[in-house]
Amino acid sequence: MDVSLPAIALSILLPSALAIYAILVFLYPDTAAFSRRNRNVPTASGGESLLGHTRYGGKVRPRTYDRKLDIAREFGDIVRLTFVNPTVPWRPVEQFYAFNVEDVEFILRNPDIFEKGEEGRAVIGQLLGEGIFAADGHQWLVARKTASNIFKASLFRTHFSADFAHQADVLCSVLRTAALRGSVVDLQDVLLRCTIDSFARLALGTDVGALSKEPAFTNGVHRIQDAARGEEYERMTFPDIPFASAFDTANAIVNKRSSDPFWKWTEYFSGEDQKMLSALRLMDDFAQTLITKKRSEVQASGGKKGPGLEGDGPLSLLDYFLRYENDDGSELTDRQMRDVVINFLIAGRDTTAQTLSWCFWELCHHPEAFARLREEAFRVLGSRNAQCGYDHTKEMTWTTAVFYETLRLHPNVPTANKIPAADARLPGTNTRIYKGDIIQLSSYVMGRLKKVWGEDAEVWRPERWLTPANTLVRESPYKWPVFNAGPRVCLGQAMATQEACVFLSTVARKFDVELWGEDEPRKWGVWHPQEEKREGRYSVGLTLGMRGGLDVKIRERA
Ligand code: HEM
Repeated sequence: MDVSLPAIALSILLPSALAIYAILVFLYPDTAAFSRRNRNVPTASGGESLLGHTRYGGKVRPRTYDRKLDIAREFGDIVRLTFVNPTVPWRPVEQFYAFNVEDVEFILRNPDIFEKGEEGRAVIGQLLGEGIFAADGHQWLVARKTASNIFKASLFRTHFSADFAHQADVLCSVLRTAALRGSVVDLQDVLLRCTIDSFARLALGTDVGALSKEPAFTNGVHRIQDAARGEEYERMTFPDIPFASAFDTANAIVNKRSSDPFWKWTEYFSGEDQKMLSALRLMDDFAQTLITKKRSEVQASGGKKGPGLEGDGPLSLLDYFLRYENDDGSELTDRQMRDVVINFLIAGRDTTAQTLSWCFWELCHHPEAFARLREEAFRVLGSRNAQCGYDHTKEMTWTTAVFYETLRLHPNVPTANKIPAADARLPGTNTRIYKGDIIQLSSYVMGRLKKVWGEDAEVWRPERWLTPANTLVRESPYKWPVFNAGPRVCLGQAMATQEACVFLSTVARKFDVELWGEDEPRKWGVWHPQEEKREGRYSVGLTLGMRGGLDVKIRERA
């Protein structure tokens, strides 16, 4: 009988391939092929055979943090997810969600073992470069030491206080216009503009002009014919800030990468790689303009770094970094300075503004807490127009409790990945971790676990932060890692708390705030006609913003 070679090959190869496939499916029913098989850690539900959780991130994205919470409730302190590795398919990526306080403490106390890692930098490096957020080891230490200079206590009292008070005044002027016109205003947008203006002045010595008291600026009011709502209303709008829009675009793209191991290809085929490049170009140009200006100031003063500033007032972050030299004695390059600018603008802008937005959202849902905050502001500050200084904010324990409680339920950095640089054992769950695994911590999940916070864990209750003597409760930062903890604890924690107290106490004394349009589907990851069944009021990004913003109506108080 004459049997051709391809037919023989087919008759042998096809069954063999099918047999191998069947064995692999049997061995890896819910994990990526070739995952380690005896890790003594439960595997999260939602995994597919041979693919593991590779397609899972995209599916649960609109309620991603709540899905992590479901997983924590179902599987406990530690759970594993596996992903196909696009570059080395026979070595899948294994990720562990770690929710045990003791494990979290061990991880955060040892940033030299639990690094940001090369994999992390591959995802965020295009945006953050070699700046403090992405750096490890010596590079991180240097960035941290230099940056620490602007967070000295003496600056909080004087320089920061004056700037926040000025910015709160600009904020009130804009809110007053909105109140007079009866316009809807996106408070999150306004707060983002406040924090970028303030932080750019304090840290970079420049004015971005994102918000202004000028009448022409606040005249941006548009009548909106809203077919869906069947009504017409006025919305207050503001000029675009190209840097901020570019950052938002880059942030959104970078964040999608964390749930897509094939992001390079996805971006290539969707054209998002080009969108990313043009956003980066715009941000780089913004940073370069600042750097060139600062360098020419230095030159004009005969090479003295921080011209006219030393002795006359505090130095900006850029001045400090211009003074810094690399190990070989060379000055920081423009590229290094660019990374400083971008990293700190990101840290200073989104975090505080978004948390303040969540504070107002919670306060609107809890009028009695809002009234107590207003009462505290009048008691500490005396009058409606008195400026709120640093020492005042230290007396505002209820306002601080509101800020902390809001961060507990809406932590601005909801998850963080760490990559072990060496094998280790997590002490709380006795879990063996291998070099190259990914450990994900989640303040969002920990903040809502009954095991960590008690039966009322999901209830927003600022009282939990106050002692009977009305002082602030000092919680372990490992139970509440919203500002990170250990050697890499947030450098801006005190600054953000001070800024929040100034803005909250100033707005509360002058205005009533009412939520508007909360029932719009675009504001929810999962929308449902019944309010209690809606989920994902947040946007999914590097930081926890409010999806669709925070629309409010303002009424000025007498
Ligand atoms: C509500 C406000 C804020 C929250 C919730 C917050 C939270 C955090 C978190 C969780 C980290 C660790 C991030 C990571 O390693 O992945 C961090 C780091 C950092 N934050 Fe904040 N932050 C806030 C405001 C600020 C502000 C206003 C600044 C001012 C510049 C700032 C500066 C920094 C810096 C420089 C780091 C890096 C520290 C290091 O790696 O050594 N943060 N912050």
